[in-house]
Amino acid sequence: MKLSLVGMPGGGKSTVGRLLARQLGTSFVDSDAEIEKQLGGETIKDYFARKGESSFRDLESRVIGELLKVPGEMVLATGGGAVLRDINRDRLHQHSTVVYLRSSPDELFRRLRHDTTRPLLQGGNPLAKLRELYGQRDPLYRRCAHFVLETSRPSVNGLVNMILMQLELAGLIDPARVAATVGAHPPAAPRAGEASESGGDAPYTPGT
Ligand SMILES: Nc1ncnc2c1ncn2[C@@H]1O[C@H](COP(=O)(O)OP(=O)(O)O)[C@@H](O)[C@H]1O
Ligand SMILES: O=C(O)C1=C[C@@H](OP(=O)(O)O)[C@@H](O)[C@H](O)C1
Ligand SMILES: [Mg+2]
Repeated sequence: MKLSLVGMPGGGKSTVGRLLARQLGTSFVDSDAEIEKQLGGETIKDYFARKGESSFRDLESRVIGELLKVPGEMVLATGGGAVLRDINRDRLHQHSTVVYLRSSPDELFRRLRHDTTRPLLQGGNPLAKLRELYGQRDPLYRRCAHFVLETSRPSVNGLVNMILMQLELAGLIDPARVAATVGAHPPAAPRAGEASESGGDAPYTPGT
């Protein structure tokens, strides 16, 4: 099964996705990290400044399309704006089980107030920007998702367990696999600085 995480910047897609993949013993891929790899190490922030958002969205669509074609299981953390394009929403919904990690703009602001890497939040009023983005995107995340999880209260480990249990209830993963992980001592959650790295504990080979 492929599982994709969508949601606002700061929603926990990269952090929860990495830990979830570790718990399931599957590959973890962060589309932002894959984009940066394909850019030869240039950061998304620098690419945004050099080429603009529309060019980034083209790249993002291509990379997400490629990743969804890679055979086998995978946990895919998308970037917060991946749902803006119809084609991405359609592909994600069709080729993976999509979980929307939903958080309020206030909570996102608390998590990201010191962040310097997210180009859309570097202006004068990041909280107002988060509210604006949330207003535009919340309906799109919902449209794309098979499951919606409220993330403001649970810890990262709690969210991983909630996702595993939802997947089990929906008959999408073997209960034995969940039993082996939920309740077991979880591996340490990645530190904030590790949140957008690619690669996981299982091997991953790019699609093209
Ligand atoms: N459920 C949570 N509770 C508390 N902090 C969280 C939670 N989810 C994510 N974080 C923190 O928020 C920050 C942004 O998380 P990240 O995984 O990079 O989000 P995204 O990839 O969705 O933009 C990180 O510092 C992460 O540790
Ligand atoms: O919200 C957005 O449009 C973006 C979110 C970022 O990913 P995260 O959601 O992981 O922060 C990254 O893709 C890029 O900076 C654009
Ligand atoms: Mg991320």
